[in-house]
Amino acid sequence: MKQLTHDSTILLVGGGTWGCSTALELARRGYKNITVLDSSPIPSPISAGNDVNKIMEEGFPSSTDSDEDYVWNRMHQLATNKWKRDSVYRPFYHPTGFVMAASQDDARHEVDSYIKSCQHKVRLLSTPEEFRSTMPEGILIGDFPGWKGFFQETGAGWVFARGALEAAYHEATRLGVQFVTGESKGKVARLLYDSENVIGAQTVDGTKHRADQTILCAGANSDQLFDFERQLRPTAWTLAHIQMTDEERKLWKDLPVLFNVNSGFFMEPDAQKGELKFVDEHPGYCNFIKDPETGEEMSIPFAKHQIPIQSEQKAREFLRQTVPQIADRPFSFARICWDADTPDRVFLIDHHPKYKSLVLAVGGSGDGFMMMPAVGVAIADELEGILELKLKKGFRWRPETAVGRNWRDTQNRWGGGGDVRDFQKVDEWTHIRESVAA
Ligand SMILES: Cc1cc2nc3c(=O)[nH]c(=O)nc-3n(C[C@H](O)[C@H](O)[C@H](O)COP(=O)(O)OP(=O)(O)OC[C@H]3O[C@@H](n4cnc5c(N)ncnc54)[C@H](O)[C@@H]3O)c2cc1C
Repeated sequence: MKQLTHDSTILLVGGGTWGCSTALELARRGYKNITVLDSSPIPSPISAGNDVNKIMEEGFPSSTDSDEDYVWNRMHQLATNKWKRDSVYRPFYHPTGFVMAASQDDARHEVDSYIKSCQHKVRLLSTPEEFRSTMPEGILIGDFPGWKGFFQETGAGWVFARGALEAAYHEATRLGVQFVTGESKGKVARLLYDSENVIGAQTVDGTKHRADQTILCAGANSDQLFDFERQLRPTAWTLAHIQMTDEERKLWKDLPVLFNVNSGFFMEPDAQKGELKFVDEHPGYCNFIKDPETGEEMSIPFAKHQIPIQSEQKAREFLRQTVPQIADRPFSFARICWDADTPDRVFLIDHHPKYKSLVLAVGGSGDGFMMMPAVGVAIADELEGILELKLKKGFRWRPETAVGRNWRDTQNRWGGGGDVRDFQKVDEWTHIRESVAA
């Protein structure tokens, strides 16, 4: 394998959340020959990060951290610094606070353990009045049945996700990164191999993009391009939008994130269109399909700008508990949104043990957006062989943790019916008009 230099050719498969952040970081470090392939113009409609907002929690390591806690806290520290100080990312972080709750006994311990490890002051909330008081009068008028939780006024909030993705893309382009996008020119059909290594990727149009180093960061679709030995489970969640009135948009500003681990979450309406995005909580949908040859079951991602009726009903139930005044309004947009879970929900960022010029950068596991700027640093560090030892251990290639993996494991998630759902069993979807939903 060739020595890595600033003239090395580096190929990124996937220009989503992690791809854009990594391309930017590498260009800033002086690499001159970076190409990013993506099946769509950036931001791709199937990127998990192409979304109006994502939850962001600040953090930093402490001397009492276990190795596992250190990994998470160190990444929070790197990400927090960038969201607050980096000129590309800074405009998109809104530290408006975080209200977290559970409304069923099965998940109360999740909230308790967040409180225990929280590095910021929290105010406990247990009555509907206490929950309502976290936002201006007239917003939270629901009954909050069974809700118990807390309000963290500092050290958390949300990021304007699409804005950050586009900003990283534009800055990377300005620094010389080449993005090749589209269903034919940019979509990778397969990785290219020689006798002992990965030497690039071939796109649908047949072009062979050879590279000294290849980074596979195609999100939930990465599993289609490489055998992860069951370390990745493509899993989808469901999100929808409601159009707010001009008057509501004025009132619903600078709101803390409202998150119930049993029922769902929302953040304030987006500044561009004034739509409120919300997500109903459940352990996720997979699309289980049996391989006709091996009989092996796999979850295969697909794109859809509709959500199952089952999810619509749960989302409306969540709105009825919190903001019933808008709970019956038509949806202006909805989509399924894919991420990939590792067995322990820790990222996988590592050189492959056999293919030394292949770096795998996958497994967002539901928390990969708030870490966007830190992930770019970690991937670039891994490429250069300088990733901190504890992060390297946490993010390692670890197929031994996926042997006999139960694809239906809820992986510490609650809500819905308490089980992983299967798109193959969904028979009714929403009918949001595509012209409106696009
Ligand atoms: C509903 C939902 C809500 C979430 N909320 C939060 C949150 O509040 N906070 C948080 O921190 N995280 C959140 N996440 C997780 C976070 O969004 C993801 O972990 C993160 O965006 C993953 O980034 P990625 O780069 O791995 O994948 P993506 O951003 O999905 O990027 C993958 C890219 O690969 C491209 N691609 C796919 N196949 C190919 C191919 N064959 N050839 C070329 N390109 C290809 C795609 O077009 C895409 O651009 C949420 C996820 C979901 C689904």
